Amino acid sequence: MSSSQNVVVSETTRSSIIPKMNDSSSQKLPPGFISISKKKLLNNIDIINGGQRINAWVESMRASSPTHLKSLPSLASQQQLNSWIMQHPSALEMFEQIMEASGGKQIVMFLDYDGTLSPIVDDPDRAFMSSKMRRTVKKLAKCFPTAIVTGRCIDKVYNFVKLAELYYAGSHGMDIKGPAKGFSRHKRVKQSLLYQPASDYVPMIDEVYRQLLEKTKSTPGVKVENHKFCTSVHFRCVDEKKWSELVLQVRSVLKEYPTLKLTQGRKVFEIRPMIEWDKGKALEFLLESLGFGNSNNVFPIYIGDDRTDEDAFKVLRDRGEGFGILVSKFPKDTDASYSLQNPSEVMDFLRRLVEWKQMQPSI
Ligand SMILES: O=P(O)(O)OC[C@H]1O[C@H](O[C@H]2O[C@H](CO)[C@@H](O)[C@H](O)[C@H]2O)[C@H](O)[C@@H](O)[C@@H]1O
Repeated sequence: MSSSQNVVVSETTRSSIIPKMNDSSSQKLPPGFISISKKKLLNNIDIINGGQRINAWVESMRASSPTHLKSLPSLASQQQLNSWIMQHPSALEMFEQIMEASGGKQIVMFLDYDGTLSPIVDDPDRAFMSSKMRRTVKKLAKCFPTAIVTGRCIDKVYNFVKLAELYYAGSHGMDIKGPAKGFSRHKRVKQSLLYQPASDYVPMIDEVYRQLLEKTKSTPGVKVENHKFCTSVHFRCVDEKKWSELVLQVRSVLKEYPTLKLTQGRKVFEIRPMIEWDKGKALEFLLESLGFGNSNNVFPIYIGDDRTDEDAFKVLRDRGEGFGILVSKFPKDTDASYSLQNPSEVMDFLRRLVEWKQMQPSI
């Protein structure tokens, strides 16, 4: 196995496999590639060399799920939790202040799916959202433009959510669709809203998906998902003793695909095209499509639980508009401003938003 083909960016800087840059650094990158200077690389990377740094990978995999934070007493200490909550207060407790901050601007809602609208479960095919949550999101969409922003492909997430009136940004924002015909309440958006910035990658992703299936089939508990524009390798049900083997299997497939990057979610590897597009870009695209590209009369609220949601939190922080809410029971490094503990608290927050909207005088 070639070990010099790829470098792995440490998880704190979003783990990603990127093509090795020559010393001259004049390697021509295909359109859409992220250009990263060698200096920046050297500052951030963990070079996997002949499997030497596999342990670092396994550590990162271990930390990729909140359940494991229980076994890290220093991180999860009550003191740290208290100080984190001071910095990221509960969005429920701060509800009145949040609404006051919205100052009559148009609220636009962005909701991640797994871990936000549905609880995290072992089997990704059984991550159902409750009927109560569905009813709440339906009411929410009557009050505000509402989008689901997810790592899953649109078809899969739609099968869970089943609400035609929503915007959907699937495959980490690489597949964007507006509400189904007849459901759009926002005149400024074309009904046929559709954006797929990584459509050229679909055949490659399918190929990689098949290879990953084949390569990992000897690892019990692994699950590989095809999301059309990206693919996922789940290790939640893989014995920890097999994790290093799994890293090598995934790497051995990806070394042939330098135009793909690898990121980690909650007990999952996400393999995505190396284009400058993520949930944050999808959020910006949707705001623009809704007519708020150059307007400051908008108050976007993004709720998510995963590392991939950080791109969207950061966009909101940088724009100075609206804010992010991180769904987590544990302290995490985040660009979100507020927190909620679990999907049940998310539902309470959404319900309060609906009640608040219904109490506003209609103009
Ligand atoms: O962006 P999201 O909507 O949060 O999707 C991210 C990934 O979610 C799913 O995996 C996660 O949820 C599963 C079901 O609870 C859980 O088993 C898994 O460990 C989590 O990582 C989905 O299956 C992935 O494909 C998404 O990329």
